[in-house]
Amino acid sequence: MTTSDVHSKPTGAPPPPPPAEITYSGQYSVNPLADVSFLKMCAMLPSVLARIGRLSWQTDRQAVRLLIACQIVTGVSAAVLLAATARAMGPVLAAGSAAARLQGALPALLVIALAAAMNRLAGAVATYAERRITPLLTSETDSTLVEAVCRVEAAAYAQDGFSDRQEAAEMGVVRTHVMVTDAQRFMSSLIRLITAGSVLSLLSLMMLPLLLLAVLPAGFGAVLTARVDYQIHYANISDRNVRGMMRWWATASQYGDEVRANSMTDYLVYWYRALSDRCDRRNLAAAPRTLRISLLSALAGGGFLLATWGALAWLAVTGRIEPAIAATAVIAVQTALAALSQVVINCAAVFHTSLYLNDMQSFLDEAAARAPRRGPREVSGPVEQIRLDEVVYQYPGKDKPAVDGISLTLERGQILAIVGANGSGKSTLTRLLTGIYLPDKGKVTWNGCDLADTDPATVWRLTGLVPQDFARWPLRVRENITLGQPRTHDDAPVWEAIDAVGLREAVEDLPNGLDSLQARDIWGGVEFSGGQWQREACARALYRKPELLILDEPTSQMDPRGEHQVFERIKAIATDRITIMVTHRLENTKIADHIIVLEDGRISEQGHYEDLVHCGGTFAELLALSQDR
Ligand SMILES: Nc1ncnc2c1ncn2[C@@H]1O[C@H](COP(=O)(O)OP(=O)(O)OP(=O)(O)O)[C@@H](O)[C@H]1O
Repeated sequence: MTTSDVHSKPTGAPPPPPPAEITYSGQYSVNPLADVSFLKMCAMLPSVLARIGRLSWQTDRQAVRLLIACQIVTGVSAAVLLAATARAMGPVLAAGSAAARLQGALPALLVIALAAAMNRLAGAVATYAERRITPLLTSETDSTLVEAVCRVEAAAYAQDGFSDRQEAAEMGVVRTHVMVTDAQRFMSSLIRLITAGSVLSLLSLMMLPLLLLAVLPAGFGAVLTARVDYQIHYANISDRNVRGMMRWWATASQYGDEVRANSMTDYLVYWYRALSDRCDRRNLAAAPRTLRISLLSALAGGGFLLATWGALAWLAVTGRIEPAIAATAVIAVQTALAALSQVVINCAAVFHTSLYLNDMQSFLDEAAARAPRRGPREVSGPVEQIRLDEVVYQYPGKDKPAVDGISLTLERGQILAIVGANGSGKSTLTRLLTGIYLPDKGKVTWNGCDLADTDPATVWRLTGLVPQDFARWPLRVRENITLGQPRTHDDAPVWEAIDAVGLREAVEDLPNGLDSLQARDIWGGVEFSGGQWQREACARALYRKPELLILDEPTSQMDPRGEHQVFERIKAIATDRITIMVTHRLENTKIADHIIVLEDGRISEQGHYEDLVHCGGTFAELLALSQDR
């Protein structure tokens, strides 16, 4: 992936730099449709319809049966309607009084009315069946996508294009809202078309090919237009993805203070508009192409349509068909034309949907391929030892490893502190220790089990992590503490964790105590301060009573009282677990049994606090700097 800035010419004050344009190399740089022919695109339709049918069947079999029954009724009633029309035309066009002619046509007219009523009824029931399928199908597809993303190896997030593929897949979810309707409409118009076409070919064989020729150009045009739309959609994926992220950051209330007090609003709005403009420009650039396609297809279709009507008139005028048959043929042509244009419109819609469904499916396949497959071994407590042997990890696209050949042994009861400059690899090391990432070289073992061969769920069941950027879950206080390990029937352990971080008073002050919803943007929601949120994140990790407790800058937002309390607690419970603390506040490492100092992904110094303070190395230097005020 590459990014480039496009600068406009300066006029007076320098203009703000526009957002970087993202272009991909490799597999994602190629639009999957670029080399697909029109015929191949049409040939994709049956498999798409089959896929929609399969998904619908899995969702609600009864509704699918109902839909099929409605299609059959639609077809039969359309055939009956046309046949009865032909029968009614004889008496209607015969000589005699209007009353007599009407009386002669009455039985056929009653059949027409009945067939029309059945047709409407089938339409209404089909809509009901669709409405039973679509919400469930959409929710299921949406949940499948969310689950797939939640379950991939964390390393996948760092892969170029992964998040854009996810954005493209989201469109597949959006299209599931309409895909059953489109497919249903396509099938019923196809059935109407086949019926009207069959009746017409019975009346005059010559009419059918002409009719087909009249509508085929429109079909051709609709599919080509869908292809152009998809090309634009494909070109806009990255910009839309970034714009979607920026929209959230710019409008989320928790960043509102920063946005306002740092006068970021103008630039953010400019930035957002610049991305929208870029998407719009691509859309506008495609407009002449779609106009050309529409005009040419309308011209060709119109020519053939004129020929159809001309042929019908010629047949009637030259007496080759009777007036009653000619009148029925007019109705059959009208019916077939209406059905054909519906077939074309819905065929293009189904085709369009298939493109997005393909994106979704390929993302789901990719996510499934990236789901952890590490082997069947299981780790269980107590965890006596965690070892790293010559562990190396390099992020995709980086030219040097973030962790570079680290070996370490941690024993139960030990507190390890990891320190080092920004970017020295501390957080990456904790990800390797917990098996969130697997090393490129070397191995990490828990009680002798190599994490590369171990079911990660069994490892994470024994882990408690307070990350640097912890989430502020919009849940109740109770769930915010028990999330990941819910024990909802007994609040005593929840209060124990709350007490451990000194948060009881704050929780008791909330209008509904543990039941208070921590989502300030939702009506009735409450909000903690930054430090209180951090105490809660620590309480969440302590509540798990983990075998491995990792705290990455756990007290950075806490007041001294809170910080002291948390460290006292960590010391008090340390004997039953392995504890790792990542921190820039070097004074806090006094509680550690062992400290490692990282530089460029390697251990540059290690030992106890007193040893490192006096050995004149990086630790001593950093400590001196932190005290130099
Ligand atoms: N998701 C990621 N994708 C690509 N590179 C990453 C990613 N996360 C970290 N890095 C890179 O890996 C290196 C180590 O980062 P890491 O977050 O482990 O450092 P750290 O010591 O925890 O830093 P800090 O003290 O700032 O938290 C850095 O060069 C960083 O740019």
